[in-house]
Amino acid sequence: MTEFALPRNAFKAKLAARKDPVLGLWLMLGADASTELLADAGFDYVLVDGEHSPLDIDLMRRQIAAAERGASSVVVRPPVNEAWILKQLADAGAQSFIIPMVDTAEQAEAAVQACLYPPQGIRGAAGVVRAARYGRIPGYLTKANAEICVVPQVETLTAVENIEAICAVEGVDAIFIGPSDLSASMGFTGRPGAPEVDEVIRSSIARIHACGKPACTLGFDEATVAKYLGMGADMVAVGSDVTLLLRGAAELLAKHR
Ligand SMILES: O=C(O)C(=O)C[C@H](O)[C@@H](O)CO
Repeated sequence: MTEFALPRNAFKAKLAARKDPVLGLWLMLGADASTELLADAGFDYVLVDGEHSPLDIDLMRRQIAAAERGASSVVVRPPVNEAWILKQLADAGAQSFIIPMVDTAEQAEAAVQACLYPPQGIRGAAGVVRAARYGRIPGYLTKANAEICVVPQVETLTAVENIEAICAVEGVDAIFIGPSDLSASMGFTGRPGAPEVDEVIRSSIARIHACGKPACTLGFDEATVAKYLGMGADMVAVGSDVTLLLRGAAELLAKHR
C-alpha cells in the first residue's frame, strides 16, 4: 500500500516561534474555487469559518480539501465549542482550530480534549479517516496529537477575566481575541475600535504574553491591523474573501464610473 507522512503543522510552528507576524485570510463564502485561489496567495494561513458561514460538516470538509491544495496552512473555526464537531473536523483533516466563545479554563480543556487522542484527550481512535489518508499514514493514531494546534477565542469580559487560567490549560497553543464579540460584551456593539475596547485588547495581549503564549486577533482594514500589530499581536487575520470581493468590486466600479 502507498504510504504518506503525517503533514507537519507549519501554522503551529510559526505561531510558537513568535518571530514574524503570522498573517491570515478568513474564508467565509464556502466557495471551493475561490478558496483554492486564495489558499495559494501567500498568506501564512487561511481559515475556514464555520461560525459565520453556512457550512455543514461536509462543506467544511470540502473547504479543507480545497484549501489544502494551496501553500497556506489551513485553520478551521467550528460553529460551536462542542466535542462532536471538533472530532469530525479533526477526522476530516483539520490540524489547527480556532474555537469560538471560550470563557473558562474548563471550556478550553474540553476543546483541547476533543482534538486529541487518549491519553491526552477523548478523540475517537479511527485510523481510516481522511486525516489519516484513510489508513495510508502509518502510525497516525500515535503521531497526530503532536501536530494539533488549539487556539481558544477570548471574546467576552468573563473570558478576559480568565485569561491566565485559559492560558494555563495544557494543549492551548495561543489565545485569539475576538474584537467584535468582545466589544459587544462590553456594551459597545458594532464598535470594536472603541478606546475602551482597545485598552482591554492591549492589556489582554500583554497578559497572554506574560503567560508565555502567542496572542492573535483580526482586523479587516489596514489601520486596525497596524494597531493590533503595534500592540504586539503575534498573529493577525488581515481580511477575508468577503472583504476582498466587497472592496475590489467597489473600487473597480468607482474607477470606471
Ligand atoms: O469577535 C470577533 O471579532 C470574531 O470572532 C471575529 C468575527 O467572527 C468576525 O469579525 C469575522 O468576520
